[in-house]
Amino acid sequence: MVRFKDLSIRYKLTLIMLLISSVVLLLSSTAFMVNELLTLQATMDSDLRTKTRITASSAASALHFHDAETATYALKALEADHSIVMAQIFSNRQSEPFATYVRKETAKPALLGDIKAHQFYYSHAYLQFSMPMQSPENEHQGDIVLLLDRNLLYQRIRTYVSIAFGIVLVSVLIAFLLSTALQGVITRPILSLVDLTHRVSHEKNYALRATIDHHDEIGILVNGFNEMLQVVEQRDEELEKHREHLEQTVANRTAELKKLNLKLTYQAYHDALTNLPNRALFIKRVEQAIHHADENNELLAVLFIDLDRFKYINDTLGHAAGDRLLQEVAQRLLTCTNQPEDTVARLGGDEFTLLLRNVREPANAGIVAEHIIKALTLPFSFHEQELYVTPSIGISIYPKDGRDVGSLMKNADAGMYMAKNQGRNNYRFYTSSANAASAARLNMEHKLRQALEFEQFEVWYQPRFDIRTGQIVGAEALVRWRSPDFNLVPPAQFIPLAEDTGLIIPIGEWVLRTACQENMKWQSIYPHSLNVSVNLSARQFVQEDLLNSIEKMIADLSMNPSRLELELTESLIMPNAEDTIETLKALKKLGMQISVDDFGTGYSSLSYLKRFPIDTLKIDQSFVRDIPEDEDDCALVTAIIAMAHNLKLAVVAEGVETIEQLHFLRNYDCDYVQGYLFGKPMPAADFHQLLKNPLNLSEQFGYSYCYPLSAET
Ligand SMILES: Nc1nc2c(ncn2[C@@H]2O[C@H](COP(=O)(O)O[C@H]3[C@@H](O)[C@H](n4cnc5c(=O)[nH]c(N)nc54)O[C@@H]3COP(=O)(O)O)[C@@H](O)[C@H]2O)c(=O)[nH]1
Repeated sequence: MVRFKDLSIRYKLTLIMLLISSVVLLLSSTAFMVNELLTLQATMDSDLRTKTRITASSAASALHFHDAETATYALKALEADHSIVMAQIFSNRQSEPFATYVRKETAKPALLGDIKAHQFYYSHAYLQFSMPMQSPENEHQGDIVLLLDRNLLYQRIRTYVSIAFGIVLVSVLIAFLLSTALQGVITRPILSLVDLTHRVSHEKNYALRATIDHHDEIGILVNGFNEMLQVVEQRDEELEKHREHLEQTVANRTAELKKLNLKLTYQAYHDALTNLPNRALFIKRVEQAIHHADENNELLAVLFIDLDRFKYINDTLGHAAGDRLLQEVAQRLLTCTNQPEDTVARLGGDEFTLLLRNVREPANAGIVAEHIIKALTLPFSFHEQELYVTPSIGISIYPKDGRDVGSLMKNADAGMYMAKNQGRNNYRFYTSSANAASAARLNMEHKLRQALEFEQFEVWYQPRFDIRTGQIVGAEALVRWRSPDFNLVPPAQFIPLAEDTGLIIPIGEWVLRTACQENMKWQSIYPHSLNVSVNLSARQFVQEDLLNSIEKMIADLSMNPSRLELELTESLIMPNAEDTIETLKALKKLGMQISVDDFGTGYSSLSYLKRFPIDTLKIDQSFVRDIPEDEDDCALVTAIIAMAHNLKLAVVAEGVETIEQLHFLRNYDCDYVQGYLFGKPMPAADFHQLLKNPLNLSEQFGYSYCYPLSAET
């Protein structure tokens, strides 16, 4: 069953109007009828009273004279009035009615109640009224009663009801027709609004508007609807703009993400410093190459390149120089392969790799290695300085030296260590012994760490003499490793590895402290001042807390700092001269001596030499070795001595092995000598003995002023 609230507005309006009109008409008709009936009843009452009075008056004399016939006749006059059903006159003198009139064809009805003056009685069918009848003398002589038929009233009611019903019907009909015709005025704009709503929601066209031809509530509604559409349209436009903006942003972000992704992928597979493929990409390329080589029966070569002394350059010149050098090396390596399918990669640090595809014979890989060595031979320039770096290259061949990336790289690495062990700046093909060499290096590193832990290092001392007085003036401290496995290991065999691994820092510190402690013992044995000179490696020299640790050590030992001489090689101090000057000044400030070791082997700038706060130049033994035979060496040695003296520097000649060398150096005014001629590096105990029993050099070398030295001299 359809509920009222579910009906359309049209039907609701029609029903409401019908209901209202019906209710109104019914109420008004009912009110009207009630009013009419009450009026009619009052009229009937009044009419009956009038008729009763008139009849009573016309029959009064008949009653007075007791003339029943006349009285009856008087009553009969009521015949003309069809509403009077019965009329009776009662005389005081008798109980029976004095005269009676009953309408024809009507059964005589019974009276409705006792006869009481001016009293109305009502029954469904009749209305009774009675009044007293007076004699001419105004004496009560009897009563008259009239009975009125109320049918007339009912007829009227029926007529009214019929009319009212008819009016209601007609009215409802008219109301229905009118409401049907007029409800369109209300529903049409609403329906068109509904229609518009559907269009808007289907077409999503918020520019549509409802036409307004009403100024009533519907007009307000339409207006409100249009305003709402306008707001929605504006929102929609804003949303559209926002959406477009968002789409643009998303498109931009997506493009950025793609770029970033490409960049990240690139970064994941490339070395940031050199832009060369990194280890991950190199491994991939080798894997692909192996796959291809398998299918096409080809040879591959993997070259493992390590730069000799790179760490040293990095430490002395700083990371900027190191980075620049690596970039330049990368560029030069790229020129060494002319096949586009070959790969040059940087694994990290100073390690580079090369993948050569479709190698016809292993020797071709050797040719590429030679190109690399040649390409790196030319100096690298950094801030107007020329830097030299050499490579050690190991080569492994697929499939001979390994069938997977790991083996090929490991074996090329082993070949590289072989190249390093065999003098650097060369290349070696992998052989089974290369693995042993690589393992040996690892083993050596392990043992070196143990040596530090178990204090297997010793400091040996090589005496230094004043060439004029023949007096011993000090000693150079030289480290030795007394290994339980390798016996006494000379520094040349472990210092390079210690430098590569950074172990040189703790080893160097230990040597420095031990040498200083030893120097303090010498003072109690030997009456003259003795210096101890200690070699400082590049990595020690660039340590941030170098100054602090030396200062602390001197303070701890309460040592006279002027007894300590630090030996720095020419190639250590020159490349980064400005920074070096500052560090040297600070060291000088602490009170120690500074000497330049291996002088003549590096690339000294004389202007810097002048500015360095140094005390001594040590002529490298390579120049001393061939004097006085080699004229060039003689010229160099004499020039160095002259220059040093001009710069107010002392000169030490090292590696003096012959009396001729000694004579030459003495003739050219060299200040100090050191070499096997006077004494090889020796353990501390032996050096103590030497200090206690100095050699008689006057006998040995013909110098009257030399040994033996006495406390007095
Ligand atoms: N950073 C550190 N370096 C050190 C330390 N101890 C040594 N070294 C360096 O190791 C290099 C080799 O030293 P060593 O094997 O001790 O050789 C020294 C001398 O034995 C040798 N020498 C001395 N006189 C002669 C000689 O007449 N003939 C000859 N053939 N060799 C001789 O020369 C080496 C000393 O050289 P130098 O240091 O340049 O004075 C060596 O380079 C040491 O620097 C250390 O504790 N720390």
